[in-house]
Amino acid sequence: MTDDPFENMLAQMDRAEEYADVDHSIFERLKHPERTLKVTLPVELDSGEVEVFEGYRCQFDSARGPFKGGVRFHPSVTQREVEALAGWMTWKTALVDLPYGGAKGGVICEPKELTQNDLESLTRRYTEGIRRMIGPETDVPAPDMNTNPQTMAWMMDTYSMYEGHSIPQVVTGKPLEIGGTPGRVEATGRGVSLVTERLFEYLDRDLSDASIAIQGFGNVGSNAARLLDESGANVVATSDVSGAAYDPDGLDVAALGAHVDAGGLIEEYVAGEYRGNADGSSWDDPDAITNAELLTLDVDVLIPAAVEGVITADNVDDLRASAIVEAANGPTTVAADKALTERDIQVVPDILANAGGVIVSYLEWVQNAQEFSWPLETVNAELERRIGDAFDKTIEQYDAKQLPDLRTAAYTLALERTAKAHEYRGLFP
Ligand SMILES: NC(=O)C1=CN([C@@H]2O[C@H](COP(=O)(O)OP(=O)(O)OC[C@H]3O[C@@H](n4cnc5c(N)ncnc54)[C@H](OP(=O)(O)O)[C@@H]3O)[C@@H](O)[C@H]2O)C=CC1
Ligand SMILES: O=C(O)CCC(=O)C(=O)O
Repeated sequence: MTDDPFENMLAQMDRAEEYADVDHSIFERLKHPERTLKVTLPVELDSGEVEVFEGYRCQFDSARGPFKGGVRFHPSVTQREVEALAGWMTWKTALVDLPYGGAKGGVICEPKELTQNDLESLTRRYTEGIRRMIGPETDVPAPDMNTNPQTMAWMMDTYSMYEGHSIPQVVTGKPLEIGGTPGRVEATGRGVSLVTERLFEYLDRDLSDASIAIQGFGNVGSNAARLLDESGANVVATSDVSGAAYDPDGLDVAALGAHVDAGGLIEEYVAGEYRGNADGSSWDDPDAITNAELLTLDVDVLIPAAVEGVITADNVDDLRASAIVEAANGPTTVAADKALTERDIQVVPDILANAGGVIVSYLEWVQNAQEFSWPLETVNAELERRIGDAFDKTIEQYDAKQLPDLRTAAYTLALERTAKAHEYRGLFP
């Protein structure tokens, strides 16, 4: 089996094809991105050196509406990865029934080695590079790994400078002060938490007291951890690149959040080098484990919330979680997926589990178009309604068609909706 995320995305589509009511020629069309732009980004760094970065924006499919999807800054970004992520965005927006297509952007860089000025220069260069592709009605970027509201503010400002007036709607995930919506920062984690609650209801299991391991404690992982902790579940492990913290009695999620917000690493936290309060003491005393060990913990729910391709043929037999909720995009390879299906381990697929982010991005975009702002309660209620509806429709499809797993159910819905849009619009204009 392959490590290539794009091949993995295609294999996920292939698994769903036999159950999807989609004409084969349209299905074949859906395997190809509309376009990918590669940009060269020379940036003068604070150090005085000029470094030449490489970036991409892939627009995968626009049959259902403007392209939509985040921008990732990471050393392991590749064109194939960006294209896979753009494909997943297409299936995600279709599954949760947003009037969008799918896109994704990425820049190959190590943000930890860049200053704030470097990041601003790189973001502005990247935005300039892709600015003919993006726009409020054509392609609307948003945050993903290592990008955040500040990144979106620089993108919006750069785009607006070229257009000659402010265009907040060109990106979502902006700071509140320039047209962001309340609730977007935590939206993906909130969606993960809501979907986990729904899964437990469906399985007739009690989430309070369930043990949860979360790989990744960034935007998505930390917010999912906080909200699941608040709903009574027991978050027993989490990680960053430096390693994982494990406490079978439950981690102090708030303390861990304060430590990471203050710039601390998980390996420092487990070593007692606590940054979250003035006296430097740690609030709990977890064990240090590796990221690989976290994935195989005996827990009720495993939530991968970092990178793709972490649950593979090599470790799937060692997994002991009874359910998996995919907060990350593409964390499970198809080979592992088949093994999980055979073992009856329920997997809530990424295109459903992490759709809270793009749902609230859509709500931000709509507010910008209306030049009106909604309170947090309205945004959260609409998020819950939309992701809950997508969850219910996925379960209905899974039960009604006796499908092998939830991913196949989600893909058949998404592929059928996208194919229908192609049919109505005409495949061969
Ligand atoms: N942000 C969003 O709204 C959305 C994000 N997603 C997906 O969720 C996932 C996480 O995104 P997000 O939280 O925004 O990203 P962040 O950059 O905020 O956080 C990523 C987290 O994963 C950790 N991490 C990175 N690489 C590895 C690795 N190889 N092994 C273990 N941990 C690792 C990071 O550690 P460290 O800090 O040490 O680097 C960090 O804790 C991605 O797959 C993303 O595509 C999906 C939908 C929307
Ligand atoms: O909020 C968005 O528009 C997209 C977020 C994203 O990149 C994702 O869902 O993977």
